[in-house]
Amino acid sequence: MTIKLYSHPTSPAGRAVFMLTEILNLKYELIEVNTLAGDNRKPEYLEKNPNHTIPMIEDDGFILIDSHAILTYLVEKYGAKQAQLYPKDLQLRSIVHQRLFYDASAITSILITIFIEIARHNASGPNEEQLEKVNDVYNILDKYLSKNDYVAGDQLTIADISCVANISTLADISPIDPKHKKLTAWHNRLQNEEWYKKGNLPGLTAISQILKSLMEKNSKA
Ligand SMILES: N[C@@H](CCC(=O)N[C@@H](CS)C(=O)NCC(=O)O)C(=O)O
Repeated sequence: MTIKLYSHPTSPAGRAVFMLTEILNLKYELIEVNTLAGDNRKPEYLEKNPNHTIPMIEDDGFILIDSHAILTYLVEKYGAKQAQLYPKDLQLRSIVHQRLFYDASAITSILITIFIEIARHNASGPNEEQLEKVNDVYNILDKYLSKNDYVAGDQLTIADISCVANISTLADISPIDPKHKKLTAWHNRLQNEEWYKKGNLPGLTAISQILKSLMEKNSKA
């Protein structure tokens, strides 16, 4: 049975799942959920997902929400040939978890805060405090990358896929300072991957345009 993916190209969390499906060459049926139009608050959606978030998958009746949980599930179930994306070794896997939880908490939180301020509260861009938090995220990722080419070790894992979906969106609002050399190199490297170009770039371009025009409008108000 084909997996149903409830998502939207502009969602960073959704784009992480799109990128993974590109790497795994996984077929799915996309059901577009437009959160700005309130599709995620409809009773039939809330019945499946009380968190009212995208992405969500439905795999032969099994429902799973949260991009981080979905990434681990999809690699475990469909990624036998790309098992290094979610290492079996306990310590390597634990580092992947730590990076995923950092992404799910700190990185997601600052991105959502900035987005809500711009989209709903007429901010013309991130304020000083928010920029400091973004800079802290960039510093921390730069440290994670100081010894290895990828955020959780010397190979690409789902932690990179998850982080780059958020970081590419943040970098558009608050560019990565070249002083973050390792982070800049990692970001540039991933941007050249086919799975990034297909899974992340179209939605990233769309949300960037939306954010830029909102920031422009808000700065004139
Ligand atoms: N931790 C969640 C975050 C998902 C999330 O916040 N998605 C946003 C779109 S990027 C959303 O659905 N927002 C609508 C809402 O929360 O009502 C994940 O990784 O899936």
